Amino acid sequence: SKEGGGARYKDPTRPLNARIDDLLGRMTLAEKIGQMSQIEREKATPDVINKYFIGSVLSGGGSVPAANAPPEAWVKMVNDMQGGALSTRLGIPMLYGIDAVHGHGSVYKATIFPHNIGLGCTRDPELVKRIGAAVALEVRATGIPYIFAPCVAVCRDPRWGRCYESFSEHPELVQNMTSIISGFQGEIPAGGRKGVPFVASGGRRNVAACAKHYVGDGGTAGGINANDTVATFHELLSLHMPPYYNAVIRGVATVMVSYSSFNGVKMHANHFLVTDFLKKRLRFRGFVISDYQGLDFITTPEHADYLLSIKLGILAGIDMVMIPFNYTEFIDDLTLLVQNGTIPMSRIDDAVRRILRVKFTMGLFENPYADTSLAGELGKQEHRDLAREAVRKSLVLLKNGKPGDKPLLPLPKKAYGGSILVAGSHADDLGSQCGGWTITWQGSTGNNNLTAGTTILDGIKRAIEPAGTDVVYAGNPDADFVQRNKARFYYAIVVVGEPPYAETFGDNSNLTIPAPGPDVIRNVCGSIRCVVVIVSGRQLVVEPYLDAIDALVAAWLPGTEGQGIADVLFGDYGFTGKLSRTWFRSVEQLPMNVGDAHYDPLFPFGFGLETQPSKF
Ligand SMILES: O=[N+]([O-])c1ccc(O[C@@H]2O[C@@H](CO)[C@H](O)[C@H](S[C@@H]3O[C@H](CO)[C@@H](O)[C@H](O)[C@H]3O)[C@@H]2O)cc1
Repeated sequence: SKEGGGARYKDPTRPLNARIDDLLGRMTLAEKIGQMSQIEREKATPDVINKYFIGSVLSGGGSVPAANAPPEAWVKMVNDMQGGALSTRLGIPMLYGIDAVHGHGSVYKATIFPHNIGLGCTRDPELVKRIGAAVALEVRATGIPYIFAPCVAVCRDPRWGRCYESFSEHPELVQNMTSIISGFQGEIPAGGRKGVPFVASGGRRNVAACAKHYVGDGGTAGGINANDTVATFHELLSLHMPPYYNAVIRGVATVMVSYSSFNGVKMHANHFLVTDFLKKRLRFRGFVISDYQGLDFITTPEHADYLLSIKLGILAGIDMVMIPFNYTEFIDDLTLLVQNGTIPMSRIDDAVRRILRVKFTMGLFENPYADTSLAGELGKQEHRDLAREAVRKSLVLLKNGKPGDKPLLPLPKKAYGGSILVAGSHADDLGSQCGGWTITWQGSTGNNNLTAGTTILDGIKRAIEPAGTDVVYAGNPDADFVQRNKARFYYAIVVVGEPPYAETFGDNSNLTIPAPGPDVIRNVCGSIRCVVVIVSGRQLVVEPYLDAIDALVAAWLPGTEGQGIADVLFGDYGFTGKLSRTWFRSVEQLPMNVGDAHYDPLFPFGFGLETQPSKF
């Protein structure tokens, strides 16, 4: 029977804690454990959600209702699942989560913003907050109220495959960029309580956020993904913990635990850091969520002893488990561990209390269903313009003219009867300029129907063809092509870089520019004045080519609004970006970060040449 009826917890005028206490007091163990369970979209039928009292569903990387699904299809999917949750005895709404780590990346035609490494180079917390607000609208356009962002990792080694998800190697810069949380969730009202979960629930134009991955994910040995962060407690607190202070003060609703370990102890089993430090010392009042199969990976091999994994993870202080597939096994095992006294009910109640606090605070009980009223926010031109501004401000100018030469940038839009050459694979590749976590988990190369956006080449053409300049594109010009044609080219723009990747697939110990990039640089820049634009998730080896290059620009992973690069190359805007990371000379130096006793970079943290907008 539906006891929820006129119960106090359903009354939004009652105090938050009274609602939580009333509801918690009515819940069976099965209902409590259901709230702690997050399952994958493909398992989440309304019947499963109803039968197991499932509290949360996620889309893992690339998990979509259909290829190129429009907002309406997402809204329908989420609402159907919600119907399953609301038809349970107590009618507790389920919370749908997704990775929106550089815009609503899984969704076709969403605006894709620069990845965090580029946002760090803008040095503009206000811009990044505006990006958060725009992303929240695009996520809500699809009926989703919760995102697994921002990643507040302090990446200390660019060999890490996730370094592009980190705003910087410098904890203070990452702290400043936590302004994105206030964009996602809304700003805590003046006089409002700091340090407690806050999601502006009024207009339903905000989303609950998730600071990840707690803690030290960016400090693993050799930058190996999900590996061991060996450091003193003082180093952990001074390098990797600071962004969590800011996230908690800004009212972040959730924190996700890292796959990595701290001095050999898996973070997913780390009671001292999750409970004693985050929950007690920092007084974090939202809920702690595991990473995807994070409990399974407590043991080696993973899932070798799931009962042990659950015991260690839940006792460490994890409140919600991103299972995501074997939910019956998880529910049965956790039930057993509570019934045999291994896990006290007080721990379960703490977890559920935190989950309910977030759901009540964000207004999910009052507004459990999505609607399509915000569908027009997805990929809205205003958001694309904001992304284009972010691209402009993220670019870092590392060289501008050879010694004794006048600066090459800004480039003239007129080629005075000649042509300009655009070369390199990454000039005309929307997928590569977006990087990982785009439509699919790993992202993909190419343009074909990936999503809606503007390649760097498109942007260049739009900028200078109206001035009568002829643009020639050659993805991989050989020396013969260049020799035969060099006289006709006034200058060349060479765009090279990395293919898309995510996580372990991006772990890389040599960090060389992938072939045929170096050959394109040598072939073109050896004969024609050139600016090289590097599209990558991190710094790469460039010193061997530097003398041959007239100008060098780091563009990182700019996303769908590639015309932001032409805006600055041709002087509509000046270069203002500053390195968010040290640019090494060789990988033998790594890890090497600003503040290190021995610091011999090719370009130091904070470096970036500037240009003035040109009038013509
Ligand atoms: O411990 N380990 O070595 C390990 C290695 C690979 C794993 O494999 C796993 O399989 C992938 C299958 O899709 C998952 O995406 C996750 S990634 C995960 O997904 C979340 C939800 O999308 C994001 O919010 C997180 O930020 C991200 O870290 C992981 O890589 C799992 C564990």
